[in-house]
Amino acid sequence: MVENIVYHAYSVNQKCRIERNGHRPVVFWFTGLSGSGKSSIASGVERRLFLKGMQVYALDGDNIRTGLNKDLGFTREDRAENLRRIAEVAKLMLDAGMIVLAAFVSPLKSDREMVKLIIGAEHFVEVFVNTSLEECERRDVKGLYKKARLGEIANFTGISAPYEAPECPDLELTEALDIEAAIEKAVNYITLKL
Ligand SMILES: Nc1ncnc2c1ncn2[C@@H]1O[C@H](COP(=O)(O)OS(=O)(=O)O)[C@@H](OP(=O)(O)O)[C@H]1O
Ligand SMILES: Nc1ncnc2c1ncn2[C@@H]1O[C@H](COP(=O)(O)OP(=O)(O)O)[C@@H](O)[C@H]1O
Repeated sequence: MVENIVYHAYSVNQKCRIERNGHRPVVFWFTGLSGSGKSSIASGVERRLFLKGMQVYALDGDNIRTGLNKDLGFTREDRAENLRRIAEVAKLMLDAGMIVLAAFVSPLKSDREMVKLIIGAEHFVEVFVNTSLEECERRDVKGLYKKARLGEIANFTGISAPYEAPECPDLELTEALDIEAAIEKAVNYITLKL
């Protein structure tokens, strides 16, 4: 319900924040299968940008699905609501002048389009962490693929729920790159964007 809500224009605006931070705000949205490397890469990028003095913050399942979205699971509807709320959080952080690194499976094209619409296309960069299902399953960092194959986890992305790969991502990081090379490629791209 957004009736009777009147927007208040605060005097510390985006221009002031850009001047103080020395960079534009932007959201880098990492999508890919579980175990593809989203968190590892986003974490390395965050450290590199932080050390350069930038205002940067990584959002991922650890700080979202255990807090704000702990009421949500992995049905199609719950994932859409998970990603909608995250996009709204990212938008607030963007408004606060930050570089946001969002690392979520975000498996459906329609949900990623919704996220882009909420955040605003001009502030949104889609990063596809393109690691094959075979490689993610081989890594099986959390043992979830094994459980999913045994039927112990429902709606598991890549096994019993779909992953729709981006057709035209702004940046693609393939498994041919090792972690350091992927971080380097992302940092170079981001630095050029700002
Ligand atoms: N059913 C199912 N499908 C996919 N992933 C599952 C599932 N159940 C739990 N997990 C763990 O939750 C992490 C994915 O959460 P996300 O919020 O990124 O998912 S989504 O964007 O809403 O689809 C994901 O974390 P990452 O491995 O970091 O991607 C998994 O560890
Ligand atoms: N080239 C690579 N890029 C990213 N992660 C890699 C790569 N090679 C191996 N890994 C390993 O794969 C795992 C990826 O896990 P994680 O970053 O949690 O992925 P996600 O957040 O997509 O679930 C980590 O254990 C990481 O060390």
